[in-house]
Amino acid sequence: MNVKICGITSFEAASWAREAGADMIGFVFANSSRRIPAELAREIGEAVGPNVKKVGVFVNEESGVICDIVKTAGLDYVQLHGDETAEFAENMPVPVIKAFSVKENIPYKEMFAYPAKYILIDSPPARFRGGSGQVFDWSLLENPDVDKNRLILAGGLSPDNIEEAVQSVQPFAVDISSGVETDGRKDETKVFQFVQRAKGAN
Ligand SMILES: O=C(O)c1ccccc1NCC(=O)[C@H](O)[C@H](O)COP(=O)(O)O
Repeated sequence: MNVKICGITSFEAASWAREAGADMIGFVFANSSRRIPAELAREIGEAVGPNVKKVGVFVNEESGVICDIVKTAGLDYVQLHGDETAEFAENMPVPVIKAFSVKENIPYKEMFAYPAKYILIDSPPARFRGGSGQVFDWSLLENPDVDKNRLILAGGLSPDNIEEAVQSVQPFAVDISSGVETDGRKDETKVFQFVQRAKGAN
């Protein structure tokens, strides 16, 4: 199981993610309490090294701004978490993770036809477009049009529900932010528990 720890804002949180065995870390460049400058993301990314892939999260950002941040921060992927069109995604300088919010009667065929390497399915937005900590009904993903090889499951995951989530959904990767935090900051114990349980579950 691949694991992405999102909303990294500090060197220590990034090193916990790497030591725990996370495959990707996410930096938020959108309206959020977790937003950080591109220069800080670059320094954190360099400290973590090349084995952990760096993802930049954007919401309806201008293409030129994304391209600049990709270069400055040294990103491996962009995660488009807004209403970006397929054409917009096709012009990104690095592979794309496209985030969609879950809802009833989701047009999965259309969603998985989007030109992105991975499709991240998240809870509906709350205060910000992501990172709400709200879990959704995973049975909504029991659909033949869901391509599990490209699916990243997000939304309200935690060390307590990750084994059940992996066993029932069997996605390519899982993504977490709030569920490994205490009082709005990444928590070392929760990061380790989450990654170990995600990777141990089958
Ligand atoms: O995390 C944020 O603050 C955020 C803000 C705006 C857009 C996206 C954001 N996060 C994207 C993520 O990939 C989160 O990990 C994902 O939404 C799940 O969050 P959570 O439910 O807190 O685990």
